[in-house]
Amino acid sequence: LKKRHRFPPGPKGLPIIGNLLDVPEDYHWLTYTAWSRQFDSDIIHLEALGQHYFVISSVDVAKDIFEGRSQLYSDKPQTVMLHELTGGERNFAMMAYGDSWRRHRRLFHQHFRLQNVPAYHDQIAKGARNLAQLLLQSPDKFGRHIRHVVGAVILDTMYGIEVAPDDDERMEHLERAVHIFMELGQAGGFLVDFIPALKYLPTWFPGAAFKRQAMEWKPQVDAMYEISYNEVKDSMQRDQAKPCITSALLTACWDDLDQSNMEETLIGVTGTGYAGSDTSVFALNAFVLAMMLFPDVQRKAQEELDRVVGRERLPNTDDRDSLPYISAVIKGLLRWHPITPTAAPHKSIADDYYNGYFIPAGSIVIGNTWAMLHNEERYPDPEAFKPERFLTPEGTLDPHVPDPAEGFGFGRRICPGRHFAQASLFLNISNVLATCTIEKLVDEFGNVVEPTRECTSRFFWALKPFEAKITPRFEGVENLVQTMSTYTN
Ligand code: HEM
Repeated sequence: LKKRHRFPPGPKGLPIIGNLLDVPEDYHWLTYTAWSRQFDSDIIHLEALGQHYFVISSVDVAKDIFEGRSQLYSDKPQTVMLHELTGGERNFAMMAYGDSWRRHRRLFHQHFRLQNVPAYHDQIAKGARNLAQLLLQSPDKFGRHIRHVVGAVILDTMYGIEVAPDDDERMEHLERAVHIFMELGQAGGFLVDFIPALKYLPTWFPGAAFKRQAMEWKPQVDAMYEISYNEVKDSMQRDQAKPCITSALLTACWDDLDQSNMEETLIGVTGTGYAGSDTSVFALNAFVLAMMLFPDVQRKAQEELDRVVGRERLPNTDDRDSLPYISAVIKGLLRWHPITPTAAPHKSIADDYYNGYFIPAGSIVIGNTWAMLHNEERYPDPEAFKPERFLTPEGTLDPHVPDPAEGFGFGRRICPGRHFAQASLFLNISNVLATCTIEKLVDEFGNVVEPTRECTSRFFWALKPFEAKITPRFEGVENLVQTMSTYTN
């Protein structure tokens, strides 16, 4: 019986609340990594208010658990606030493992699998050129431009909607919904998630502020899911729909729309992809930061672009294989600054034993991506942003250096948008580097403004707004961008 309850090591918690107060609000992945070292274990155990948590800090254990035993570890924790009260149950990234999730994932995968992504290259390339153009026009608004371009590309591919150059109302829906998901991602932020019965409190009740908050949020989340979807559906009824993922899904499923939640599934599939793409916004901001902090990397990437692409045109997807340094910059970025440093927690569905340790059903199992990508043995000098580590001495991509794939999560829940994300990072990063120089800002007194690498969210490593100096890379670049913008890919 004793063996049954042998948990992996971990910090000793207080009675009843357990480790509730031990996990810091910010940068919890660093604390998890420190514990993993302190207890000399790749899997550690925490407990809070009776809930068991397991944090995995090595690729081998993550593979054993999330891939080897994927039938047990592919569920997701459900919270009252997110799933029931705020309309987040449509987000299939947070959906319980089962038939509904499987249906969502299958439909999403049909459109985002590797072989399908080339269908979106033109739209992504158009966006990348637009980004270069906007950066040259008003460089100080780079954060806004990144958000605009990423949002515009996903709206175009997903819903066939072309957004106005000035911020479109739809962009606001996306931004608000993502903000809400981020707030909701602050696990433990709402008492109702620990005491679900509180959801029955009347809205006016003094302790029911969470309910009023949910009432404010739900219509905003619903708008993100429904408005663009309904537009496509309406235009299909008028035979005016543009080709896009939503119209393809609707065409394939039209006759079954009122059966077995099909319409809800389509709204969930399209809206989750729409919201999921926001991670690319965080990654591109981290890219700007990396270029400011590591000017040598930027210079080498630009040398490669000059050598391979020249200054008469802009890079396109066909150049990808001839630009190994740029590919290494992207790998380096996803490793050095993982956007989801603890991926997204999974949940176990049955009792299990791992290496003699007990993992009870219902445990929350967190893959500590940050620890895996900053492991000294896999990546010596892990804090350095060194794309060279992914290259052979001859400058080609080195197949022996592990790809930072853990940045996209684990097992059956691994990010199904990752091929799209990679294509988008390649086109945006190569086009920005081809056209702009990114540096730290120097203020009016000649002082260098050091950027912050601080995080705004608990779940994502999204950066706080920072300033950068972005200038045209060579004379005539504006004209080149202008000409290339009318010609895609
Ligand atoms: C750099 C960009 C991106 C990063 C770092 C990223 C990362 C992740 C991570 C860590 C997960 C959770 C995996 C897990 O639970 O183990 C995830 C899930 C997901 N991502 Fe991404 N993602 C990115 C871009 C995208 C894009 C562009 C899309 C849509 C086009 C997308 C759509 C999704 C969806 C639908 C899920 C839910 C999968 C499921 O639960 O079955 N992601 N992503």
